[in-house]
Amino acid sequence: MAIVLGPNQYGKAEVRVVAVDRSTPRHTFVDLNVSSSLRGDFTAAHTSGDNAHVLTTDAQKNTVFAFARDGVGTPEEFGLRLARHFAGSYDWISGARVAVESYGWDRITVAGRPHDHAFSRTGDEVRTAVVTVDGSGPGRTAHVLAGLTGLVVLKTTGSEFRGFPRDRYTTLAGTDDRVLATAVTARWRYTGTDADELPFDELFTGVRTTLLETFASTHSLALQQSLHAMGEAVLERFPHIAEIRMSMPNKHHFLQDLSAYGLANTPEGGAVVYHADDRPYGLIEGSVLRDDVPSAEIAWQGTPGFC
Ligand SMILES: O=c1[nH]c(=O)c2[nH]c(=O)[nH]c2[nH]1
Repeated sequence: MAIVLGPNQYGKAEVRVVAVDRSTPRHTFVDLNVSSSLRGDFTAAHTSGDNAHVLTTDAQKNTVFAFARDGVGTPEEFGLRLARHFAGSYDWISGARVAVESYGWDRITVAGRPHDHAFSRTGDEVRTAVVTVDGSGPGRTAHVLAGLTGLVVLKTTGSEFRGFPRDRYTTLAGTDDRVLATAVTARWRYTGTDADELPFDELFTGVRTTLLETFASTHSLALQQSLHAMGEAVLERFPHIAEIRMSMPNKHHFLQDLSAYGLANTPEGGAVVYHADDRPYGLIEGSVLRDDVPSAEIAWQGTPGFC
């Protein structure tokens, strides 16, 4: 029996880079959180402290800032540039994973006009991109996962949940009309990496819109059904997407019992009052995929959780 080093990777996590285009008085900027991980032969560093193969995490951080100087472009393209640079930059670096979070900002409106250089954060929603490059020679592969987290949605009707089995612990009443709310995390894998074929910004907006429209227009019999419908609509509309994975917490809204104060809690004669529970929450997770596209597990390696 021998004890050996298993899979490993290392890099700089959460490099916060803000790149401002000041070339005209109307500034634009990107606000990113970039994490790099290198894969390859780093055995000696682990087993004997020999750092001859260790491209420092400090240099990885500096590379992110240096590349931002040339303009960032889309998160997907920025990730591709960085991951391609790192993978094969030394013989022993066989692959790289670059994860990019992109934070949105809106212009502040002053006297009815969007301001040139003052902004407000758009909220908790974050656009994500994860690029994985594997290999350095002609057999090199690259994968792009685009996505979003924190897309909080709610519908006040058009949602039912009933017909479930009842064991001795089942107390939930079935309902044909409830509030349905969730915070969508979604990641989708493109079939290619070519920015000319894949206008990443346009595709991101299109997928986001599709998720929203489908959530809104699906008469939901379960959050599971909404998740599936949302994924299916994305794959139907976007042929360059091979698969989509989603994680959707069920942000429960329970009807508040007002009877102790002698009040009814029905739509007649007043507002219907719910209490919004933040925990525990149901966690509904699933993927929707094309059955004729080969899977690419390496694209998901290092991406924690279900998606
Ligand atoms: O849409 C739902 N799916 C469930 O699996 C579930 N379980 C539960 O208690 N409420 C709900 N709602």
